[in-house]
Amino acid sequence: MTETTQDCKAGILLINLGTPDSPTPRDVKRYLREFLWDPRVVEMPRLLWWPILNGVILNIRPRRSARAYARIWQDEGSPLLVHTLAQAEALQFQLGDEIKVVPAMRYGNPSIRTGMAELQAAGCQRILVFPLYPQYSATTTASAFDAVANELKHQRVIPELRLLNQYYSDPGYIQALAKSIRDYQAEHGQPDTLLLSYHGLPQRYADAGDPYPVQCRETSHALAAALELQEKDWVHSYQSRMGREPWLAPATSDSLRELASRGCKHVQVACPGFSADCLETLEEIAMENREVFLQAGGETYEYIPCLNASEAHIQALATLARRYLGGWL
Ligand SMILES: C=CC1=C(C)c2cc3[nH]c(cc4nc(cc5[nH]c(cc1n2)c(C)c5CCC(=O)O)C(CCC(=O)O)=C4C)c(C)c3C=C
Ligand SMILES: [Fe+2]
Ligand SMILES: [Fe+2]
Repeated sequence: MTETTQDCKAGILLINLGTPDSPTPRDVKRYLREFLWDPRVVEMPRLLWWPILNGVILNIRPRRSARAYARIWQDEGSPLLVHTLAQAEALQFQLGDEIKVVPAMRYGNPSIRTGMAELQAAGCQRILVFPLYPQYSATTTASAFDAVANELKHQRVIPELRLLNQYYSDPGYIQALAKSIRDYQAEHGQPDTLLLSYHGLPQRYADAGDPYPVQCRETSHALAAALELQEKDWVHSYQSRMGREPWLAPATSDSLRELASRGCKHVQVACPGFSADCLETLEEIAMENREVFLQAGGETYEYIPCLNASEAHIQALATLARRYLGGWL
């Protein structure tokens, strides 16, 4: 057992995906190696995947991805890390000293190992594992839990654990999303179409039972209802495709081309599945897909930022956390 320095009633390990330490090909390669070797992320026999990953992907992708990271990197570091640290700090403030909130990344730093060690060193015998993924997927939520379990497997006495599996239908989360879109539109005006873009995954995973796309669709419908939108006012799509096999459809870039070809001139894009801005939103959506839409004949393309550490988001996360900590405090 780790020696305790102070007692907390419960700890929260606030997890997001992870990001490289710097936007250099070397650090991006190290990050991608850890990420893409996770069998939850790439479901392929290891003997087949090892030569593809090490012989092809890790020789090409790090340089390309490093260029993309360099476009969005902030003075304080990777946006995903900057936002996750701000979220943890704001949540800690909301929840008070009885509960210790520690941020961690599934891949890279700060690691789940150091996060768990910090919570246990503070005397937390009860830990809520809180992945910041509103929609459950085995590729993200289950993988985060694997990493926590992996840290405990050599301990004789393990803490009590709870996992917050998903919160896509939580009213606080839906209202926070609706507010961020309403606030954005109050400043920038109404678009012809609101596009709701989610990170994709291989269709094969959904066919095998991953509930992710069902939860994404339900999120979009709940958000459209909260915004009092009609069917014609919004579309739903999936981004970030990688590899050759079919991924969830429609692809965001296809939807943007299709919208432009149908005469939509002004689109606003939001990414409700991302709790924080990151490479996939700031580069792929706010930059790359802008070009797709404008080249296809669109005129105005606007990206609505993620919830990040906004007040409504932190309130929603704090309410969720208190509910999941029920009986422990
Ligand atoms: C097989 C590959 C991938 C699957 C499946 C996948 C699922 C998945 N990912 C997120 C959230 C994020 N992904 C991010 C980056 C990213 N994703 C993949 C691949 C898969 N993701 C790669 C290779 C990368 C790295 C960047 C690149 O080289 O293109 C990020 C951003 C990280 C950052 O540093 O900013 C997030 C967040 C979800 C929610 C998800 C399934 C539901
Ligand atoms: Fe991803
Ligand atoms: Fe991407």
